[in-house]
Amino acid sequence: MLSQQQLKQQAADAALAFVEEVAAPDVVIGVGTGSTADLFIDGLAAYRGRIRGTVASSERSAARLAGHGLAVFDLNDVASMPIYVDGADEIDDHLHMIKGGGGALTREKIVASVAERFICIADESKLVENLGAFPLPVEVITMAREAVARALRLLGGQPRLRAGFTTDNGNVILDVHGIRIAEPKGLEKVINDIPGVVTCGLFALRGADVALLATQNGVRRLDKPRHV
Ligand SMILES: O=C[C@H](O)[C@H](O)[C@H](O)COP(=O)(O)O
Repeated sequence: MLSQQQLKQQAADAALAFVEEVAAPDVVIGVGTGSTADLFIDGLAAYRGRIRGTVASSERSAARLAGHGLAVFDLNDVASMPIYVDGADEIDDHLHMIKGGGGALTREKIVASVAERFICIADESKLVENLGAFPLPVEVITMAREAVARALRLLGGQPRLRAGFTTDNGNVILDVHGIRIAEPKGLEKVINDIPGVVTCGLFALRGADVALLATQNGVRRLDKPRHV
C-alpha cells in the first residue's frame, strides 16, 4: 500500500514526461505551489541546462527552484509557456478545481493563464464528484474583508478568516465553508466580481487540461472533456 506521499511522488514524476516533451533551451516552465508541486520542482532540477528556466507561482516555490539552480523569471519577462504544472485541493472529472489551500491561488491563476496547458498533479484522494467539501479559499484586499464576507454569506457560504496568514500579495484569505458549487464557472465569475475579491480558488473558467492522478495501481490520466 503506497502512502499519500508516495502517490504524490508518482504524480510529480509523471509530469516530468510532459517536461521532456517540450524541453528546449528557450523554454520556460510554469511551476505551481504546494507539497506535490515541491516534489515536481525536485524532479525538474534534472532539467537544469536543458530549459531556459521557470516562472513560479509563489515565493516558496521560487526559493525551492532557485535552490536547485533553476532560473526563476518574472512573469513580465515571459510571453509564453508550453506547460504549467501544479497540484489541487480538489478536482472533478471536468478538470475544474479548487486551489489555494496553501494560499497561492492568485499567482497560480495568473501564471496558469499564460501557459498553453495546465497539468494537474495529485493523488487520487483529490478527485471528487462535486467540488466544495474543501473550503473554498478567496483572496481578499484587507479593507474589504467584512464586506466580502457578508457577500459570501448571501451566496450561502460561511467564510472564515485564515488566521495569521498573509498572501505573497499582502492580502488575506477567507476560507468559505459549505458553499454549494453547482456551476463552478458561474460561481467563479460571481465571486470574482465581488468588490475587494482578488480572486477565488475556483479554477473552472481555466481548469486543467490534463490531470495525472496517482492511484494504488499507477497514474491515471484524465484529459479535459472537449465540451468544457
Ligand atoms: O495554494 C496552494 C495550491 O493551490 C496547491 O496547489 C494546493 O493547495 C494543493 O497542495 P498540495 O499539493 O500540498 O496538496
